[in-house]
Amino acid sequence: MQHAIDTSQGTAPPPRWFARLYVQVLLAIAAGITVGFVWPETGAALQPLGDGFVKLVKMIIAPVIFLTIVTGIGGMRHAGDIGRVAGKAFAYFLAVSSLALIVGLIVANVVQPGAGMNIDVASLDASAVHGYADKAHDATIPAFLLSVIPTTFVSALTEGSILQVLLVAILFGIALSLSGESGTAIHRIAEQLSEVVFQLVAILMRAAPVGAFGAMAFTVGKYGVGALLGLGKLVGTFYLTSALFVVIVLGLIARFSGFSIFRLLRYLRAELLLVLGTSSSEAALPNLMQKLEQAGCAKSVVGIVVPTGYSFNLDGTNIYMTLAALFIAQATGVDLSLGDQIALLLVAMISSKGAAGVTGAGFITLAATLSIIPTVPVAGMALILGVDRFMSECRALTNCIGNAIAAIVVAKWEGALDHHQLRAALSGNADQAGQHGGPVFSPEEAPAD
Ligand SMILES: O=C(O)C[C@H](O)C(=O)O
Repeated sequence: MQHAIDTSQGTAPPPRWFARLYVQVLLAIAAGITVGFVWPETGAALQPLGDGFVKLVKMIIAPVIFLTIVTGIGGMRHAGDIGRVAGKAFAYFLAVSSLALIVGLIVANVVQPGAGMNIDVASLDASAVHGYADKAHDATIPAFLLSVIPTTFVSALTEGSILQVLLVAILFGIALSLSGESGTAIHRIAEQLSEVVFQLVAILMRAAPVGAFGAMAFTVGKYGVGALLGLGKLVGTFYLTSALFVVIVLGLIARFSGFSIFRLLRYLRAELLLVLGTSSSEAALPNLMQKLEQAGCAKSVVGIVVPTGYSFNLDGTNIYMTLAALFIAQATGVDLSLGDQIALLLVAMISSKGAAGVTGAGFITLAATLSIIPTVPVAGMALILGVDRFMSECRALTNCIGNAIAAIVVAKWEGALDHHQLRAALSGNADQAGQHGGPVFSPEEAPAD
């Protein structure tokens, strides 16, 4: 099935460097930083550009997930296959995202980013973080499970909850595969619709440089790089820990699965720059799903693993949760025993599930976690509010990379990974990759070595 522009004719001349989307996004990020730095007020006023782009992508996420799952499930022999893929995905999510929480905890104990700050909690403006905890998803497991069931079939597609879309898509896909001839006819229509929707994604991505420019100008203009100076140790520790997590933990997982993390990062460079620019991993979700398919992962696996991963496998958010919680404790002079830290870990393991890939989601999830455990003062979050947007970028990047790896690994476990296609895609051989369709954005986006 073709998703985007057909490259099979192969007659188009190679694109000029400035026509490549990742180059445009990179330049837009640099321009945004410059504007935000030199003219902070103008930069802050450019927020609607970034928000508008993220809204454009969010508007298309429900159809992308719905159609990917519905068309993907058609390729599965029976409903048990779905349960098995979901089971493997959850085993992976639990192991890796718990590891991310533990890594954040260990690093915070070793580096002690908040030590010696001696902040009096009473002196902090608690109203600045007031309300964040309430915005989080329901913290109890039954309430959370109930929230996954939409009010109506249609509201799942209109209300923007990824897990609700996933649920109705899986049920609809199963029903379709059991419906004989009419199911086959509708499946064919879904495939055609999917092509159109991905064509729409390609059109929307033309606005990505504008979105990345506006979002970056806003971040630097509103929060100022100066804010980073006081909390540089925390932000630096978070970036370094996340980078090491990606290279070492995810890198080893990739290595054992037979591919190089660096090649994958290169293959996904346009998506990652988009995530960096907008500080939202969801901004790249449709493209990520398509590119994973083009790299040889079965559509059904991508359709199940990536959207669930965006709620249950947020490695960057998890590293941030324990690291930031301990930072606040250290900065406000709260001594956390090993038991307190284990309690924090356990609560975070549950409360981090069902978070989202939108900017600020990690901050909200942390507020919800701290409001459950009495030891670390929620008011202490006022300390990190000013630099949170800078940490949001790193959370989003790590989350996105973590979900890409998860999809490839689960596809491999499932025997649903075309290794030849993966190798071809990661080595930049666009002709051998992409049996599932053309490149994500346009021919120029195919990685070239
Ligand atoms: O986008 C994400 O994945 C996370 C988000 O940016 C956040 O701020 O927590």
